[in-house]
Amino acid sequence: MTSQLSTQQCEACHADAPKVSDEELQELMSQLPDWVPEVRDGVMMLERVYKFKNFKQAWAFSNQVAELAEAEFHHPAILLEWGKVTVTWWTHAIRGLHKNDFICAAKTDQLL
Ligand SMILES: C[C@H](O)[C@H](O)[C@H]1CNC2=NC(N)=NC(=O)C2=N1
Repeated sequence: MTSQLSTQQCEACHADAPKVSDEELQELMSQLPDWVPEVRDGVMMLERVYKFKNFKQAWAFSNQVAELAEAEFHHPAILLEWGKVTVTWWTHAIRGLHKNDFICAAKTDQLL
């Protein structure tokens, strides 16, 4: 099912774009078993921690995520640490989760 999400394209999102509903959230999360919803400062986000053997591999992956973000013009938070990359997706314009965030999370998993 994730392949379905990862083959979709992000749409340009604007301030009055719809947040995902609770039902959509449940359905979409079931397609992204390695991701967790987090709420920070009232903003719901999707987050996954990727583990690597060293800093260089983590760094290379974080660069791929950055390329993906530019290609989709939808940008995550990327925390790069030794052997770890934490990727967090949310939509700034609506201070919450949009379908785009799930598409980008699925595309992020495809980078591995
Ligand atoms: C100006 C505004 O930041 C842009 O339209 C895009 C850039 N990338 C973005 N990325 C994310 N995650 N959310 C946005 O609302 C967003 N907006």
